[in-house]
Amino acid sequence: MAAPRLVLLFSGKRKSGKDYITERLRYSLGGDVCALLRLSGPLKQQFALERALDFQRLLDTSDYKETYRAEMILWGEEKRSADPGYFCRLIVEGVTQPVWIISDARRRSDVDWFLAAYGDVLQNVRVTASQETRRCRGWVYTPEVDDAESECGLDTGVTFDWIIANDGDETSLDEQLHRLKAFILSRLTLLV
Ligand SMILES: Nc1ncnc2c1ncn2[C@@H]1O[C@H](COP(=O)(O)OP(=O)(O)OP(=O)(O)O)[C@@H](O)[C@H]1O
Ligand SMILES: C[C@@](O)(CCOP(=O)(O)O)CC(=O)O
Repeated sequence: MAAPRLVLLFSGKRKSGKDYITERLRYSLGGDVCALLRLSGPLKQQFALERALDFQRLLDTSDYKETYRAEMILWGEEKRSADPGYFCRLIVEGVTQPVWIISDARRRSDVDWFLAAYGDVLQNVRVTASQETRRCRGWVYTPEVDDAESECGLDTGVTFDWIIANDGDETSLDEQLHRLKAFILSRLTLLV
């Protein structure tokens, strides 16, 4: 497996826009340069298989996914408590692009695993949005989800290299993504 030149580990609350922003970045960098990886991908796949659910519908921004979120969190936590790096190892298997974007770190164990494995090339990126903005995107406060580690595990104790404010100001978002992309390209150029 080729070692990545840069690993961007994204986190953020529900409906802050992690998928939206990481997809934009991947599109802008191109699929040859950038791999977009989701910790929740293998989790949802295995959960869907065990419960005979629709995997594709667990992937999008749907009420279907939200119906099963609390159960998926518990299911994933069982796997992680047996092996904290379980989903991390699965998603990086066989990836060949030089830039990796992980769209959904949620727990200290996710950050610690990537720090231990790729600390020299790791950038921690936090996506933020106000509760009002998140509500407009469909967020509804849900006990046992929004007060659980899945949502709050990285609220404190992590130093973020980048904070992307995604509150609906397109010009500001463009500028922030432009700066992040320039940094990514500078890292690639430096290491050629
Ligand atoms: N800057 C933006 N402009 C327009 N739409 C946006 C923007 N940011 C997010 N959205 C939209 O808001 C919704 C939620 O965003 P997204 O799915 O990226 O959030 P998320 O943080 O990945 O959420 P979850 O953790 O619930 O999966 C999506 O429909 C997305 O297209
Ligand atoms: C079950 C879980 O992976 C769902 C994540 O879904 P999404 O990233 O919000 O699409 C959250 C978690 O692992 O705690």
